[in-house]
Amino acid sequence: MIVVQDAEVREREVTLLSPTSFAAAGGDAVVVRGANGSGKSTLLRLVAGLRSPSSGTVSIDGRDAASRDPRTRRSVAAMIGMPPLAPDLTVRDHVLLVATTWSASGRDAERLTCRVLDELDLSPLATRFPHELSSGQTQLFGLALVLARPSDALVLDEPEQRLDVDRIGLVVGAVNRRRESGAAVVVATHSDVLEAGIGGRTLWLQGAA
Ligand SMILES: Nc1ncnc2c1ncn2[C@@H]1O[C@H](COP(=O)(O)OP(=O)(O)OP(=O)(O)O)[C@@H](O)[C@H]1O
Repeated sequence: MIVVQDAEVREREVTLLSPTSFAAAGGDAVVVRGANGSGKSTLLRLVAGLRSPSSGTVSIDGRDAASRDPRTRRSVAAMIGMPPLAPDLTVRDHVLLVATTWSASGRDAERLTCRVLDELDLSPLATRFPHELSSGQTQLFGLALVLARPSDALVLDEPEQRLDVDRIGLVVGAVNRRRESGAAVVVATHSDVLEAGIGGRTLWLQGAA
């Protein structure tokens, strides 16, 4: 259960996020929308535990979202920008590395890697190196790294970036499968297609007053 209660973020005199509240239980999806600069990424960074609010609270299953507690860190998977990549590891190597870190066995990790690559139509690119991907393929690769680990809370910042409509459909399918498996999902987007496909509640951010 993600609970955001009156969370506000300020840096010196600047308001990055006006006071915002929402809750999302397992199986829920919250689609965060708003103009450029309205605070969507800032809100997602709070939920992902990458920073703490200046005031208000953000919790996951009753624990501070920014807690270093391994139970909290295990429960949140977030794609907010691209993670650093190793130039000499293939797409499959990267996904398997993440899956192996979190899986109970090597066989489970192999199975999960195949499933994630298949669901994002990345299997034909599995032996490519990161620099051999197009920008849209790189975006899907970033998503694969997040889907190859467990998550009670799945946090995605504009996962539709650089994707064609068919690939946005793949993202919708992958997100909804995690939701059906019981994850709470928070997605920031500028895409009507993604919003309609996920079909959760929409939270509109108005930006600083
Ligand atoms: N480190 C910072 N210091 C001061 N202001 C910042 C900082 N980081 C972001 N901001 C400001 O905070 C506001 C919210 O930024 P944020 O990235 O959360 O918006 P967003 O809704 O995700 O925008 P976009 O749709 O363009 O991705 C913006 O006005 C931005 O300029």
